[in-house]
Amino acid sequence: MPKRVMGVETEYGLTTATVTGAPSTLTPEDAAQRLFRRVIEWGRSTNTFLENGSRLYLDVGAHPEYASAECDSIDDLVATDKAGDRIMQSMADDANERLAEEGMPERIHLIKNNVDSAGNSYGCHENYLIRRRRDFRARVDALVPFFISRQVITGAGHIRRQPGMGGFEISQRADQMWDAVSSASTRSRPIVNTRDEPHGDIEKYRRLHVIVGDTNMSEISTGLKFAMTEMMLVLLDDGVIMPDLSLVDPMRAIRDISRDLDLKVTVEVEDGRRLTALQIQRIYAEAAHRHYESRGYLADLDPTRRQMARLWLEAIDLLEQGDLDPLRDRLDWIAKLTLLERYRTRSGLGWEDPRLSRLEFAYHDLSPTAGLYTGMVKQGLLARIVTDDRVADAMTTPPATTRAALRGRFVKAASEARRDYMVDWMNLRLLEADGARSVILKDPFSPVDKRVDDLLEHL
Ligand SMILES: Nc1ncnc2c1ncn2[C@@H]1O[C@H](COP(=O)(O)OP(=O)(O)OP(=O)(O)O)[C@@H](O)[C@H]1O
Ligand SMILES: [Mg+2]
Repeated sequence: MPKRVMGVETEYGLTTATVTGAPSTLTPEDAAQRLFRRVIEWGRSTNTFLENGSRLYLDVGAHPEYASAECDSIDDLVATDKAGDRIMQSMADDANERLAEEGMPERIHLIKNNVDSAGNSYGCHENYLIRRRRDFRARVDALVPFFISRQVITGAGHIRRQPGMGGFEISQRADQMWDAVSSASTRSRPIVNTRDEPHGDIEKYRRLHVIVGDTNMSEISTGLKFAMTEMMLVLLDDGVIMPDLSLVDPMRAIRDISRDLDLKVTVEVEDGRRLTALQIQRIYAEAAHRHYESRGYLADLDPTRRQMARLWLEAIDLLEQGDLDPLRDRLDWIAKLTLLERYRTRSGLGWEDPRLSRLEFAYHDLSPTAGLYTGMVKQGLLARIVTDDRVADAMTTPPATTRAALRGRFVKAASEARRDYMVDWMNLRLLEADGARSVILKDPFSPVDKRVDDLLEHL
């Protein structure tokens, strides 16, 4: 099966709480500056590439972002994503030590989710390299029903707090999406952003920038999200005719599906049918499996991709039977629903109770002491794809099989040599008194390059 480059961008929520219980006086901007203190010292900016090949970034708002290095396997992707959490948390630990030293009662918490307590939303974007084709737009449009319905498997779960309409729903992002496909990501919050910026050879490639996904905590949910989507993109790259399931009203469908925990609600297809999200997923999953079978790709898959391909079908079967229990150690929304439902029935609280919201945020809190997801992993309540050692390694080591390996080597060597340099996804630039030496890395698949070896000789 052809290789594919993928990356995940995560924006984190930043909150502060005091150890005394008094209201916090630290503004979000203050907290963000404190969080990035070491990064600014190291990279002289809040926008920097790390030796693991990934990008750390603080935009004008106060949502720090980590954009993973290019990965060509689900294992690398999950390890690099989790490494990002640990890098961010180590920055928070450092900031919190300082706050304690200064005698301030505030502590910074990083929340890896999509909606803060004031209702502001932030994203988790998936990036997939695909082949450039003239019918790109039409073929991406054909994937919209897949993206609308995949939440029943990959959603992170969410408490909706609208007055009179409160309750648990499947996706955090469903209420934030306005247009099905668009070329501007912040204005219209589309499902897929079609801005043409491939970070690679523009003649050959495009980068599909998926906006609609929830931020996942569960490694299996993350793995499934990327593996399922990759299977659909193989159909797209191979020019397979996609099932036509165009929805009459995609934005209504995404909300209706998110709100129906019984997974029975149907959405209207343009040909007049009404289908459930699971029926839509089954049509896509079976089409993908058939294509993989016919091309011999299934036999080719690495163990994690194979496991995810199987789990896609298995999850559809279980969910259709209403049998959520076997999935509660794997899928975020079910793990979270189980946790919250248990607490809710024990304490007799309604979904709008702020105690349940606090519990929901705690699931996404990266702190090793306050974080519920982290605690559940420690207790063996959530299945994993990678080990702690692999994640620790990914904090400083880039994926070995993509362009990220070259970037990581360069960043490490140049910063150790205390040289001035500039880096982005495609460029490595060593700044010298008489100008700059640059290498453009057009091939995202290639971890070796003689020009980079030469550049490193100059350090
Ligand atoms: N050729 C490529 N194909 C697919 N993904 C890529 C490619 N090159 C880089 N990526 C991934 O794309 C993501 C880019 O992240 P970045 O935050 O810089 O996104 P952006 O869309 O360019 O910018 P911004 O967030 O500033 O709008 C990273 O996760 C990276 O690994
Ligand atoms: Mg980004």
